[in-house]
Amino acid sequence: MILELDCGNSFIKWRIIAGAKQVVAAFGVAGSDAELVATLELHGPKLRACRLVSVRSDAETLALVEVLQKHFDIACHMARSAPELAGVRNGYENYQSLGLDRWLALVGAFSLGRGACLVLDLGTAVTADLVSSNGVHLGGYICPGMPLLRNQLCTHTRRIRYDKAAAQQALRSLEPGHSTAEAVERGCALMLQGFVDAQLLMARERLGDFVVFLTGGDSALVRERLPEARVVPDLVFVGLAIACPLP
Ligand SMILES: Nc1ncnc2c1ncn2[C@@H]1O[C@H](COP(=O)(O)OP(=O)(O)O)[C@@H](O)[C@H]1O
Ligand SMILES: CC(C)(COP(=O)(O)O)[C@@H](O)C(=O)NCCC(=O)O
Ligand SMILES: [K+]
Repeated sequence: MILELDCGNSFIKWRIIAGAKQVVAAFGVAGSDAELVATLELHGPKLRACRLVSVRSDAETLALVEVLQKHFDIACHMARSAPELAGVRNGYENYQSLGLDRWLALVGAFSLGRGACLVLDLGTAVTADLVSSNGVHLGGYICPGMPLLRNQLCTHTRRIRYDKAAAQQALRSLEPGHSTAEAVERGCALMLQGFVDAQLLMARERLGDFVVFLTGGDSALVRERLPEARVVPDLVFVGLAIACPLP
C-alpha cells in the first residue's frame, strides 16, 4: 500500500492506495505531523512507500519525512517542480516559484479533462489557474482563502469575535447577516464567489470551451455558483501520481 500526502498550509490531506488498481483504502485530514503519525499507526505495517507534495518550508517538510521514515520505515518520494509534465507547460517566469499543489492540480486536471481548464482550489489561500487546450498554463491568481479572510478581521478589529460553531451555523445561508458571525462569514463567502465569477469571465475570454475543476477544503462555498464544475477533492493526488510514479 502506498501512502499519499498533500501538505497544505493548514492541513495534511492523506490517503492510502492499494493494489494494482490503486483503490483508495483509507483517507483523512490531519492537523499536525503527530496527529498524522498517530492516525497512520493502524496502517503502518502495510505501507511500502510514500509520495508527497508540500507547500510548507523545506525544514517542515524534511521533519515530516524523517518522522515517517522513522515510524514506518518507508521511503518518501517528493514531488518536484518541472517546466513541463504530462503535456502541461508551466506558465511561470520561474517555474520553481509556482506552488507545487497548484502545479499538480493543473497537471491532474489536464490529464482528466484532456482540454482547456480552469482550476480553482479553495484552501488557506484560494488559487485559480488557466490551462489552454494544448496544455499551456496561462498563469493564475492567488487570494486569501476563508481561514485568512476571517482571521484578518478578527485580528485587526476589537469587536469581531465568534466561535467555530457560530461560523458553521452562519454559512447555512448567504442572506444578509443578523449577527457578527453571519455578517462576516457570509461577507467573506460572497467575496470568494465574486472571485470565482471573475475567474469564469477571464476563462471565457481566453479559453473558449473549458472545464472548471474545483478542489480544496472550502470548495463547498462556491459549489452552487459552478453547477457545471467537476468537483475533484483529490485533484492534487491525481497530479501527484503523475509526478511521482511508483513501481
Ligand atoms: N475535514 C476537514 N478537515 C479540515 N478542514 C476542512 C475539512 N473540510 C473542510 N475544511 C476546510 O478546509 C479549509 C482548508 O482547506 P485545505 O484545502 O485543506 O487547505 P490547505 O491545503 O491550505 O491546508 C479550512 O478552511 C477548513 O475549514
Ligand atoms: C498559493 C499557496 C499558498 C496555496 O497554498 P494552500 O492554500 O493550498 O495551502 C501555495 O501554492 C504556495 O505557497 N505557492 C507559492 C507561490 C505561488 O504559487 O506563486
Ligand atoms: K489552495
